[in-house]
Amino acid sequence: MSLVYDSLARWSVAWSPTQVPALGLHAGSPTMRTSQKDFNDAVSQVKLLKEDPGNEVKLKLYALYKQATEGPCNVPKPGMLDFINKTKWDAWNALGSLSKEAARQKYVDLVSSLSTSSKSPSPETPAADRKPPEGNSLVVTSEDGITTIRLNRPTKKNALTTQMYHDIIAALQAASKDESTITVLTGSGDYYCSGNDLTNFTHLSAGGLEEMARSGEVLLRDFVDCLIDFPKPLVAVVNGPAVGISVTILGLFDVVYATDRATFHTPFSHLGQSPEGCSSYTFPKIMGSSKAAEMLLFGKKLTAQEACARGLVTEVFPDGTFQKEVWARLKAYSKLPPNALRISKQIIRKQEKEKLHAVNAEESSVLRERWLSDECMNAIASFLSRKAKL
Ligand SMILES: CCCCC/C=C/CC(=O)SCCNC(=O)CCNC(=O)[C@H](O)C(C)(C)COP(=O)(O)OP(=O)(O)OC[C@H]1O[C@@H](n2cnc3c(N)ncnc32)[C@H](O)[C@@H]1OP(=O)(O)O
Repeated sequence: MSLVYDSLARWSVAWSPTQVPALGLHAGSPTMRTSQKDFNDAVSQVKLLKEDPGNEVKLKLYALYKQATEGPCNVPKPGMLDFINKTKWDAWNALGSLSKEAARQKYVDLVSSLSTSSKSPSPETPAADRKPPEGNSLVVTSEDGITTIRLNRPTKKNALTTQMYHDIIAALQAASKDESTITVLTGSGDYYCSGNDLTNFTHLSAGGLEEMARSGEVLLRDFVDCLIDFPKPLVAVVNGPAVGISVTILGLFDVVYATDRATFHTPFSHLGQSPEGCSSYTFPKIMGSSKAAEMLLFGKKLTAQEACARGLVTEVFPDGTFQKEVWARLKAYSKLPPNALRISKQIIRKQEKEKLHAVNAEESSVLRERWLSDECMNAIASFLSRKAKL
């Protein structure tokens, strides 16, 4: 998985000296004094948790452990690009002058609550209350002349992992050669897509951040090139809110159908990033330069109706009938002569293919620089430590 997640998981092992567990004694008794033994027991108990408690909790545990054992944060703040250590430092530093004893108590209480909540669900737990497995993040089907590429990470709002970019490229390449007439991109669950998975930035190889940014640039460029060159009608079925790159690439689709629940958000400045997906060219062309600037510079979030009025969306449907109406329409269109559709699409795209490729190359290169900036690092660290949401 991602470096931050892995690293945070490693921290929990790294900080846990070997002592004996004896938890539950302090749950609901915050005023009771915590002995060193209780604290040591809680530290050991962390290693026995059956479920990963998630980054936010691991950060809290880390900070409380440091405060309980070393007192207030007393080490220099790591540099901006030392992203993981900076997040840990921030969490510890945020505890200010909390006493060692209070930190021990909070640590014990937190571990106790975790050990209670991580007990296995009873057999009666209804299936609907359980999170669906994160199995196939991309599901590709072909039926009635339509190849559908479905983003399928509903618990992560269909955020795009590095693997998913590769898989979408492969799916598009296959769809360009299959028997289908139309290709559709859509999402599972309540979101269309929450954009780039922000944990992608934490996959560091031996080449470090520079290498991560370089390989990101190449992948982004390949991904968008593939959309520019896609030879058949490409339709976005926007089943819910769309964020970031899932919005910008819409300018490269032939038709965009949206539920009235959808929103369109490109918060690049908030994230210290810059536009991609050829949106620096397609958006001003589609909606005019000042409307495009409002979205791409200031991150104005559009409703589906607004996006339709600006020409980014072809048509908006009531959420209740969205799937039925859209698929009925697409099935009818898929019966049109495939060669005529292909040739017409290509002649329309041909006029500016070269321009789009040049824009894509430049946007990808600019983004590589942005990914290495303090502004971007801070924004991502903030999201990962759950201080920020859109
Ligand atoms: C090859 C590289 C190409 C790179 C191209 C660059 C593209 C630029 C972009 O796409 S910029 C846009 C990036 N996206 C975001 O900034 C969105 C971040 N997410 C949010 O702000 C919110 O999650 C939300 C507004 C989308 C939804 O909020 P809500 O409260 O409804 O839900 P949760 O926040 O609880 O989210 C549920 C779980 O999903 C995880 N998640 C959502 N979006 C992302 C994401 N983009 N990256 C990683 N993870 C995401 C979220 O962390 C929750 O996970 P958890 O249950 O494990 O906590």
